[in-house]
Amino acid sequence: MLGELLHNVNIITALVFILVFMLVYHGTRVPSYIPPYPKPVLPMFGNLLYLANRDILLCFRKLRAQYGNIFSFYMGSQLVVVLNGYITIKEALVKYGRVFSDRPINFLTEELFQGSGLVFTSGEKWKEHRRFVMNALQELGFGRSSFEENIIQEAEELVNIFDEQNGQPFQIKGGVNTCVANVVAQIIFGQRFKHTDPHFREFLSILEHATKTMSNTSVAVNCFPFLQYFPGDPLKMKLIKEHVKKVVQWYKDMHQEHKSTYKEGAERDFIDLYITEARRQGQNGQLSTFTDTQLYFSIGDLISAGSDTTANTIQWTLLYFLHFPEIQRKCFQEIEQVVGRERLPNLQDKEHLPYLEATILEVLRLCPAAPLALPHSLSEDFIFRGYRISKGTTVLINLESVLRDPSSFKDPERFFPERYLDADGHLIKPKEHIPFSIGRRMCLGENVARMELFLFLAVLIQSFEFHPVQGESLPELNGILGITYSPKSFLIRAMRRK
Ligand code: HEM
Repeated sequence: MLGELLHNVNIITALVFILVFMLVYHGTRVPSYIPPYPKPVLPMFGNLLYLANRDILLCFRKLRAQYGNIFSFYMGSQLVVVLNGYITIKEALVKYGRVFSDRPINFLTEELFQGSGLVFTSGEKWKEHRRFVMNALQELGFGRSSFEENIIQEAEELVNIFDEQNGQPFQIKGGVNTCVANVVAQIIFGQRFKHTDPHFREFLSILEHATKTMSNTSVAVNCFPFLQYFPGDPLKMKLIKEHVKKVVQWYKDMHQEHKSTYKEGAERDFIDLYITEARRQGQNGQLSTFTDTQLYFSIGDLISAGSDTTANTIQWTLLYFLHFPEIQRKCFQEIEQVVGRERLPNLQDKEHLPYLEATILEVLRLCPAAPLALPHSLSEDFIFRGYRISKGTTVLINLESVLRDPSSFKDPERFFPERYLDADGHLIKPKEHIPFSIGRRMCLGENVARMELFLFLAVLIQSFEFHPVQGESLPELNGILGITYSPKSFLIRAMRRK
C-alpha cells in the first residue's frame, strides 16, 4: 500500500519536474528581442489555453493596454505578432510594405489551396495575379455601367424576397447572401443564377459549410497537423477536402463551358479574360502561372472574399437599425428628399446622400468584415521598432484597434454617423477609417463593395421600414468572429413603406 503510494508520488513528482523544466526551458529559449507576450508559454500549446474560448478582440485590447502597440503570442509553437494602432500599422504595411505583405505558409493553405489563388499566395505570382484581377474588376465591374444595373437588379430581387415575408419575422441572411453572391458571380461567370437554381443553392451551401468548418478548425489544423492521422477525422480535414473538391469541380465545369463559347476580343467575364491572358502567355512561350488550378482558386477567393464580407455589412446595418430607429428614419428621409419614391436610387445619387454614406461608414467601423484583416507575414528577417521578427512569422493587423481608437474616433463605442459630417453636412472620412486595410495587400474589391453597399441599402431603405420582433428583446450587437465578423442570427420584420 505504502509502496504503491510512494510509486505514485514519484510519478507525479517526475511529471511536475518535466513540466517545470519544459516551462523554464521554453521561457529561456524564447529570445528577449521579440515583442512581449503573455506568460506562461506552455510546451506545444503556447498561449492557446489563454486565448481559448475567449473573445479574441477583447483579449487583444487587454494585451495592447498591457504591452503597447506591438505584442506577440504563441499559437502552439509558432510566434504570432500583433500590430495595433494606425501609426504602427501604417509604418509596417505602407513604409515597409515590401517586407510585410506576404501571407503565412501553413498546413491548411498548402494542403487545401496548393499554393494557388490570390489570398494565400505571395511574391511575384501574387503580384502578377493581383494586378490581373484588379484590371479585370475595373473592366468588368466598376468600370462598366451595366455593372450598376446588375447590382440594382439583385437589390430588386432582394426586395421581392423581403416582400414575400409579408411583414412577418424572418432571417435575412439567406436572401442577402444569395443576392450578393450573384453580383460576384456575374463578374466571374457572366451570368446570374436563379435563387431557386438547385446547383447554385448547393454551391452556396457547400461554400458556407467549408468556410464554417475551416474557421472552426483552422487553429488546431495549423498547430497540430498530426491530428489529421487520428481516427474519426477530428480536424474535419477529409470533410473540408471533399467540400473544396466539389466547388472546384463546379469551377471546372464553368471553365469548360466558357472554353467552348469563348471568342477572343469579345470577353464576357473574368473567366474569358483569364483564358485570353493564359493563351497570350502560352503563345509567347512564357513559363506561365496562368494555370487552370490558379484560375479555380482565384475564383474561389473572389467569391469567398467578395460575398460574406459585403453580405455581413448589409446585415449589420439592418441590425443596427433595430437598435437605432432614429438613424434609420434619417436615412429614409434623405432618400425620400433626394430620390423620391418614383424611381430607384442610382450611383449618381451617392454624393447627394451623405447621411446614408456616413451610416455605412459607421457600420464598417464598428463591424468591420475582417477586424484582423487577413494574416500577413514577413518576406525577410526584419527589425521593426527595435523588435526582431523572423522571415515567415505570422503578423496580425488589428484593424479594430484603429477603428475603435478614441484618439481618432471620439466616443468610439457609440454608433454615431454624424461624426463623418461637417457643419455643412458634407461627408468627411478620417484617414484612420481603414476597414479595407491599407498598403499592398489592402482589399482589392473595395470599390465593388462600396458600390454594392450603397445600392443595396439605398434600395432596401427606400422600400422598407425595418422593425424588431414585437415583444422580444432586441438582437445582440455582439457578433461572431470566424473568417469574417458576422452577426449572430436574428429575426427582423420588413414592413413595406406605404
Ligand atoms: C464590406 C466589404 C469588404 C470588406 C470590409 C473587405 C475587407 C478586406 C480586408 C480587411 C482584407 C485584408 C487586407 C489585408 O490583409 O491587409 C481584404 C482582402 C481581400 N478582399 Fe476584401 N473586403 C470586402 C469586400 C470584398 C469584395 C467585394 C471583394 C471582391 C470582389 C474582395 C476581395 C478581396 C480579396 C481578393 C482580398 C485579398 C487581397 C490580397 O491578398 O491581395 N473583398 N478585404
